[in-house]
Amino acid sequence: MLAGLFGMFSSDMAIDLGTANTLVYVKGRGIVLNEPSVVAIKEVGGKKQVLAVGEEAKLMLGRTPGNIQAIRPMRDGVIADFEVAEEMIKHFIKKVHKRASFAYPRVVICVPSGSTAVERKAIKESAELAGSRRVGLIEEPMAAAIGAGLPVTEPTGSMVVDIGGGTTEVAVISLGGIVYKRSVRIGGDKMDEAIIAFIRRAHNLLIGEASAERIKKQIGSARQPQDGEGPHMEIKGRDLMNGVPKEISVSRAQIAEAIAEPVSQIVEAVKLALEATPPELAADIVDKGIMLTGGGALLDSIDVVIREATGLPVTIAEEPLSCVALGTGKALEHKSALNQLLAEV
Ligand SMILES: Nc1ncnc2c1ncn2[C@@H]1O[C@H](COP(=O)(O)OP(=O)(O)OP(=O)(O)O)[C@@H](O)[C@H]1O
Repeated sequence: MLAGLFGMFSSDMAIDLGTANTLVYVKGRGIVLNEPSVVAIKEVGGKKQVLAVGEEAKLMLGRTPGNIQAIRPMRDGVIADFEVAEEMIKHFIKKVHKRASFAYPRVVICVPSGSTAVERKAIKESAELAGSRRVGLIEEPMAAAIGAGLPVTEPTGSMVVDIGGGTTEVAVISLGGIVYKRSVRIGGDKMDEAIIAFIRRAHNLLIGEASAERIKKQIGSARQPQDGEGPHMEIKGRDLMNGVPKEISVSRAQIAEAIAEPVSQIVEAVKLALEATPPELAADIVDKGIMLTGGGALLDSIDVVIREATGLPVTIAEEPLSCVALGTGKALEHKSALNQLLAEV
């Protein structure tokens, strides 16, 4: 009863708890928060203290002194550090609800379709401990498809490929249900790791995660440039030979080569999904093509590479980074649709 009373003061919300970014959608208001999934923790006398969360904490990544740690609690699309994840969810819920003491919202959270029952339970418990009244889960590709405006409830097959930081989710959806799904733990993070490894190997230079991500966004590409080496970028790091800071120049051609492996694994996942799609739905996909969502959809030429590998039309969603949050939010607005979707998780 008490929870119900508190519920009157709260607004229901949808959370896209991503490996890279967390987005919060509040019923009737839309997306109200979009911050990196990073928490900075300070150790004081053996006790952990939250120093910063989100944008502020991301700036600290790789730049912290001994007693401070900037942590990404989500790895590969699931919670890697429960305690810190809970703090992060708590912080974001509080930030959204100005009157935190009255906030007992009903929360819907997206989970990767490949997450195990144990991982789903952990996410649910973290949100409950963070102060949610009732927690529902929705599968990420379904949310992404709704957010991208695909006709998920119609008797026609729609294919969505959500390329996130930790996972790539491929799903075929029809009549409000997921007919086929495939989740691989390959995404933007693996590309960043590949860039770090390449620069270390080829230039003896050590760079951090944040620099690798910047390089990927600025000059990364899913295929070799058509005209020579493509654009260049200056990057700074630590020389492994003599330990001093150094600056080098890398080209799009080099970065495309560095991330070729994770890109081909994403393409492979799409091809395997197509092979496993029932014929009637496959026929629908031939007509309508594939919808790309998630931040990875913004990688230069990823649509071209998937189009060439499958021979199908490929569309990039309008707001790839917000699709999952928008879709979860839309489901939250339509309670009957939500109940149907939640029942499947
Ligand atoms: N312009 C860009 N080019 C290439 N990659 C990008 C671009 N913009 C964002 N990304 C990458 O997209 C990823 C984040 O995407 P998104 O926010 O959809 O993932 P997430 O929801 O946090 O992760 P997951 O779905 O795995 O939990 C990061 O790896 C980021 O580097």
